[in-house]
Parts: sequence; C-alpha cells; structure tokens
Amino acid sequence: MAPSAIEPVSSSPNNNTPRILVPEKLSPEGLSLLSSSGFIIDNPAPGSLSAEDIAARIGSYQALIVRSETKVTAALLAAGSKLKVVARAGVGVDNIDVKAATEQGIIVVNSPSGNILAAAEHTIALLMATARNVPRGDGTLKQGKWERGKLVGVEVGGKTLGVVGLGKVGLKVARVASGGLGMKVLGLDPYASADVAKAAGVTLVGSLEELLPQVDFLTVHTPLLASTLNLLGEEQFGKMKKTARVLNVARGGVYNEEALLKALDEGWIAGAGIDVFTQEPPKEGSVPSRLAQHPKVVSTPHLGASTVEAQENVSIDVCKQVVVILGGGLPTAAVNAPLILPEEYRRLQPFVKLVEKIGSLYTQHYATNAGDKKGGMIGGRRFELVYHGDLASVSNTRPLFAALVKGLVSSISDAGGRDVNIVNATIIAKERGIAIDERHVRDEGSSAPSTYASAVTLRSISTDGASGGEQIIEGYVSGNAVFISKLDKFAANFQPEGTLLILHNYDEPGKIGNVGMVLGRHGINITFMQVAGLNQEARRAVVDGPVDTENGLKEALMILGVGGDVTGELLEELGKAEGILDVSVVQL
Ligand SMILES: NC(=O)C1=CN([C@@H]2O[C@H](COP(=O)(O)OP(=O)(O)OC[C@H]3O[C@@H](n4cnc5c(N)ncnc54)[C@H](O)[C@@H]3O)[C@@H](O)[C@H]2O)C=CC1
Ligand SMILES: O=C(O)C(=O)COP(=O)(O)O
Repeated sequence: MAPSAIEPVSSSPNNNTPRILVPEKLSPEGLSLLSSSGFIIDNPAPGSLSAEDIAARIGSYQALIVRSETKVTAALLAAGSKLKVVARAGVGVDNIDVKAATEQGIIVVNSPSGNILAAAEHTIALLMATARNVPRGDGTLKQGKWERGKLVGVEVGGKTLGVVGLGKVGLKVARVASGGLGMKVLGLDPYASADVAKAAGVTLVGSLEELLPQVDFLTVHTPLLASTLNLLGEEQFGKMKKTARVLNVARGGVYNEEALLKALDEGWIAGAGIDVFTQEPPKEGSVPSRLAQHPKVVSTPHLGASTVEAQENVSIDVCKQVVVILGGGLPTAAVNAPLILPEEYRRLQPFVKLVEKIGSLYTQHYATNAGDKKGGMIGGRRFELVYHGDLASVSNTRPLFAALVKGLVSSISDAGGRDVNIVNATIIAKERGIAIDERHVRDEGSSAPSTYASAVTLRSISTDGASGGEQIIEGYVSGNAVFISKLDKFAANFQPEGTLLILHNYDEPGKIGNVGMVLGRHGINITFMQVAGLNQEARRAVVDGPVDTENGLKEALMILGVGGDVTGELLEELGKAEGILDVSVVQL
C-alpha cells in the first residue's frame, strides 16, 4: 500500500483546528508558516493519494493546496463540504474548476509571479538545448559514443524568435533573447502594450500568418484557454520554415500535439523543446508520449517551475494567503475573490456589473474582433471612467475601478479575469499597461434616458495617437438590469447579456432579412434585435460635414442577441454580406 502520513481526523489536537491537505510536493518554507499559525497540515508523500483517496478525505479539510497534478474537479469540490480555500502553488489554474469553486463560495488563490523567472529561464534552456543538441550529446556520450559529426547545431544569435503571449513569462523570455542572446524578437499578443513590448526589444506583429514564415524559433506563453487550445495546428506548422524549432513551456494543447508530431515526422519543421503535455505524465503509446520520445524533440517533465527559488516563492505566496483566508481576511492573489465588500453590495452591485460588462464589451468588440491585432487596444491605452449623476457622489469607487480592469481582461487571462479583485486591480492594470482616470460628473448629460439618475461612460483613448483612435461606451442601470445606451456614435439601448452579434452597416431596406437568412442557414436563433442609429451629435456632424451625407446618415449598428454556435465561417459570411462594414461577436 502507498505510504500516507495522514492521521485519522479524530486524532487531531482539537477538532476545530483547521486542517490543510497538501497532496503534492510543496516547499517547507510555506508549510512552516501554516504550522506556526496553528493549523494541522497533512502532506503525504507526493503521488501517494489517488484522486479517489483525495475525494474520500477532502470533507475534513478547510484548505487544499495543489500544484499542476491534482485535478480539482467540481465533484471533488462538492465533496469538500468544509473547504474555504483552494490554493494553487503556481500560475496556471487550468487544473481547477474555478467556476464550481465560485459557485460553492470557495476562494481560489494562486501565485501569479512566484515562478515566472523559473519558467522563462527554462524556456531559454530549451531554446539552447534544441539549437545545440545538448541532450543527445550527453545521452550518446554516456553510452560511450563520440558523435560530433551527427550533432552539429545552429546558432541563435542573429536569428528571429517569435513570442506568442507577451505576459509576465513571455516578456522575460523576450528580454533575454533580444538583450542577451542578440536575437531579433517578434511578438504576437493582441492585448499587449506596444510600449511595454518595445521596451523588451519586441516588434509586434498582427497575426500568426504574418509571424510564422519569419521565425527561426517560436515560443508560446499564453494561458490555456478555449481561445488558445490548438492555437497552432497543421495549417500553422505548414507556414513555418523547415529549419524552424518550436518551444512550449506554457501548456500542452496550445500546439495541437498530433499536428506537431506530423510536422516533425514529415520535416515541416526541424525540432521542438517541450515541457508540458496534454496528458501528464503521458501514457505509454499516446500522442503526448510519442511526442516526448520523438528524436527531434527535447522534452522535460513539466520542469518550468521546478527550481528551489521558485518553489520557495510559490509556497510562501500561497501559504500566506491560506493563513489570511482561514483568519477571515482578503487574499492578495485570489482568482475568484469578491469585487465588492458586503456593506457596499446593495448600492454598488448593479454598477459593478455594468462597468464589468462595459469593459468586457470593449475588449471583445474593439480588441478581440478587430481585424488588425497589432495590439494597442488595451495595453498602452488610457481609459476614462466617468460617473454621472447620483453615482458621482460615491466616494469609494475602488470596486468600479476593479470591475473595469476585470471586464477588460476577462476574456484574455487565465482565470477569465476572476483573479482581479479590489486588492490587486491597480497592480494588474499597471502590469498590462492600462491607465485609468476616474471622473465624477454631477450635471453633464449622458446618453442614458433622463429618468435614470446614474450612468457610466467609458472612453478609451490611444496614448501614442497611432492605434485605434477613440472609443466610447456608455450605460446605465434600471432596477437590477444594466443597459448599454451608447456605442461610439450610435444611440443604443440593449442589455449586455449572452451572445451578441454587432454588425456595423448601412441601414437600408432588405438588410435585416439578409442577415436573418444567413443566421437561419447556420442554425442560429435570434433572441432580440435592435437597430442603433447615429446619435444626435453624429447626425449633426454628418449633415454639417463635407462628404457623403446620404450614406453617412444611413450608418447604423444592428445588435442581435443570438443562441447557437457562432462560428468563424458564419462571421465571415456576415462580413461579406452587402452593406455590412464589419461584424463582431461578444459573449457577455
Ligand atoms: N511550465 C511551467 O512550469 C509553467 C507554465 N506556466 C504557464 O505559462 C502561462 C503564462 O504565464 P504568465 O506569463 O505568467 O501569464 P500572463 O497572464 O502574465 O500572460 C499571458 C499572456 O498571454 C496573452 N494572450 C492571451 N490570449 C492570447 C492569444 N490568443 N494570442 C496571443 N497572446 C494571448 C495575454 O494577453 C497575456 O499577455 C501560464 O498561464 C501557465 O499556464 C507558468 C509558469 C510555469
Ligand atoms: O505555475 C504553473 O502554471 C506551472 O505550470 C507550474 O506547475 P507545477 O507547480 O510545477 O506543477
């Protein structure tokens, strides 16, 4: 039987003393913080508890601390009737069902930066190892062979590195590659700040299509999200140089593993350095295992965060937070902590919801769906959040500020933006190069119907004058429902809920019918529809303006609430329909 250091619950000194289960290897520095706070820690030999063992015991624990190996499923959380916190001693929370935890009121925390240096350095290690055949040289020499002729490598200096995902790890890799190794670095991250990228020696490009044919090495540093799963498949590997090598110290699945195997087998690319797999450890004979054992691949068993220093950092980071949470406090890196404290809930909650929806609508409509993804639509931008009417007299707007940051990053970050809370919103905004000014305006009008005493305007302004001009979204609250009343120059009135298609078009007879037919062909139901025409100011500008009065006045937005799967194909078809200027899909 596998060894287990877990004592029966009844033998604890006091049955009210919180118990913490740590089924994976965690540095003792953090564990000693827990024990000196008086908690009981059960830290059996790593791997000795099966998923069933953990589920059978979890009911007696107030906290669970994991790394990437324990799958914290909805069923496990449901069995954890006393659980107050699940702590991830690392960055990625893709092994935790955060939604289920939130529904059960369990706080999930992580260590957002404790291991990022380790992950970046491991990426550089794999870069050099793949370029210079280090593992094969070592392996063959240990077998008594001297194979210099077979192991000629390539230099990285002067070569081009592509970095997909310019967050904390990606930027560190980029800095080392450009500053230390003398590489030319191209970056792709639709949400990155152009200034931050430039300071790291990175030139931003607009798409994978533009990036892939240029790179000698490619590295990915995005979280694993629905939008990054299989980001690179056969089509993408086919666009790369035959001499290119790819690296993955992010998550298995960002590269489609079957496609990567094929690209290596058929010589579309020259090699790979892989730390992470869709199945860990990979089962013998599976695709991830064939990849790990492939002669052109340098593979490591998810070692990105495995340094003494990183493990100390993440252990201390999360154990401190567990102590705070079990003591009734608010953690610093909660993946799903509340944006709003109970005493402010009644008054601010609808506005928190409105501002978060406005932020999310902004990112999806202007950044994610934009044809030109060179960045600059979020990071590196100045946002002005204007509180109108009664709301202007609220002095503690921290929850609204945090709601905007959360809304802006929700569709692009690891935990769907749930890691933003009132404690860390300012830091996260700064990290992403987002500047937010708040203004309180008592008298000035907004586009909200005059019966509503409070409204919010978000204005997004380019700081370099180059990217994207200015955007405006305005909304108001009625009862507990939130409404968008203005989208740029269009006067709207719709609830930002569910899946919405926003079509910018010339408002002419037949347009609605055409769109309805396309949606019908794709099996999409329309739940509501609204045509948002130019607001008064924009009408006046067209009438007084020099050009094209007729077409200018016909400009409108068609906003459709839809049910069903909105595919890329559908969007393309809608985009090509006559009179449609552009289309975007947002999930709110
Ligand atoms: N192998 C290992 O041991 C480790 C792996 N990791 C992995 O690395 C990932 C990245 O970590 P951080 O840099 O700390 O996260 P981060 O959140 O700071 O950065 C992620 C970046 O990806 C960008 N992004 C999101 N979707 C994108 C898309 N479709 N295309 C291009 N860019 C996109 C975001 O804008 C953001 O800038 C983590 O989510 C984790 O899964 C992290 C630490 C250790
Ligand atoms: O922090 C992360 O996202 C990691 O991938 C590190 O995983 P680990 O804690 O080493 O199992």
